[in-house]
Amino acid sequence: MRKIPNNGNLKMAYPLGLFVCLFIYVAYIKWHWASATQAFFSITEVATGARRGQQAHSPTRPSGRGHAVFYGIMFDAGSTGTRIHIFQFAQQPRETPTLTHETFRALKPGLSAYADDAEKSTQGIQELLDVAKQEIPFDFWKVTPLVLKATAGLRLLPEEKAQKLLQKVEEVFKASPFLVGEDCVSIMNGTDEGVSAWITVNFLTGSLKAPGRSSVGMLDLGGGSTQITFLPSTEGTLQTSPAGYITSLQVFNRTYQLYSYSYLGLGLMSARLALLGGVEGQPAKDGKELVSPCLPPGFKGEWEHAEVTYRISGEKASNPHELCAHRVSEILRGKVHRTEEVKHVDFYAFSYYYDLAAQVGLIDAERGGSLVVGDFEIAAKYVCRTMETHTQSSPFVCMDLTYVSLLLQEFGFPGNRVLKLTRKIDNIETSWALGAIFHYIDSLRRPKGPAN
Ligand SMILES: O=c1[nH]cnc2c1ncn2[C@@H]1O[C@H](COP(=O)(O)OP(=O)(O)O)[C@@H](O)[C@H]1O
Ligand SMILES: [Ca+2]
Repeated sequence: MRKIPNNGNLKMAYPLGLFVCLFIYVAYIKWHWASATQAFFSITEVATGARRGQQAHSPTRPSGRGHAVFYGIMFDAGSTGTRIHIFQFAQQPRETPTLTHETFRALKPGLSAYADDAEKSTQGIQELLDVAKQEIPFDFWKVTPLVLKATAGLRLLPEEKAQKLLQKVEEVFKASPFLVGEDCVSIMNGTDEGVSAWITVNFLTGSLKAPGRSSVGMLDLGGGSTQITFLPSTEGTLQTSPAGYITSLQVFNRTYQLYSYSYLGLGLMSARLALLGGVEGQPAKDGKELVSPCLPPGFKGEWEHAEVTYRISGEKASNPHELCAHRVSEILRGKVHRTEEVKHVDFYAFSYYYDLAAQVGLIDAERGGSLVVGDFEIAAKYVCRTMETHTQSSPFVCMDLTYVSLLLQEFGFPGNRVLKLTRKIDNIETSWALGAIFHYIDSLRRPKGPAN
């Protein structure tokens, strides 16, 4: 006959049960931690001071086929949109992981558009999180790190507004079933953004794993900021670059001294605003119309940027490209550091470089392609000359092409330098998100310590 415990026994059974559950949970976490201390992406950004101190959880799970499978979720809170990257990795014992799959979704506008109504920002985040729940098997949820990093849009906001938005996202993350650390939501610094994108392209092109293979440089043109990152091979570049341009990075047990810089305010949308004579986050004085020779003459319209709507119009000029180029030069004057070495490095370019080249047919919109830097100038001259008669899908093409062409010249690229424009390599988005999740998972696997 089954013994029915009396009330006194029940009182003892509950704390005991709780203790056993706690013990199993701690043992489970420890087991994950042990399996994760094998070689991984040993990335240590020395100069940029990566944050440490998260809980030492490991997100790996044996698959039953000899390799461990794990996932990572990275949100990219960009100035023009929020994107989720859901990465699936496989790892053989004592080997470096391979990326087996990525799910990518994006929505607009960016988080910064909710600066005055932070409550509203969470709906989109929740929708993207639902995608993660559909993609990641249920039993992986609590060991899958969930991270959001914001870029230029939030960097350009007043601190208080940016923090409020981040706090809202953090609340949503903490209520989710995924693994969230204290630093799960943050504004990424510009150098981390450039370096992470460099890791992504060089991981996807194979140069990080094959030490003899030469690396490629990375150009990213966002809405609010733009990044340039490459591995210099001459001492001269390392020695003549200003403070803040050289970052030491350790990845796959190799140390790289990278040239990397992020120019806040030189993203394409911020540049448009500057060229129109507007000020970030502020409506035009007395609703004044902003006029530019970079817009088609006779054009009148409205343009929304950072939640402000501006009245804009074109201006007649005998040589619109020349005048527009002059305005762009004024915006860029003294802002961009030039290195000789970019002339000899192979670069991948993405984001608005890609979108713009695809828009005017310099590359295939789906597959991407290569072009020479001078193609942007040729296209700019043609588009600016014909913008009055040419039916344009966007009034900004002359302005954008002129800006991109001069920005690349300011970086030091000669007209005949080839750029590879790509949105994906091996079906993975070429964005900083992959490099950043490597870095984050790596930080989870390092023991806490003041030196870290
Ligand atoms: O993962 C991605 N896949 C495809 N395009 C992306 C991705 N991340 C950013 N972009 C592109 O970035 C540009 C917008 O930049 P973003 O909104 O990220 O500004 P920011 O980097 O200055 O904050 C657009 O051209 C958008 O298509
Ligand atoms: Ca971006």
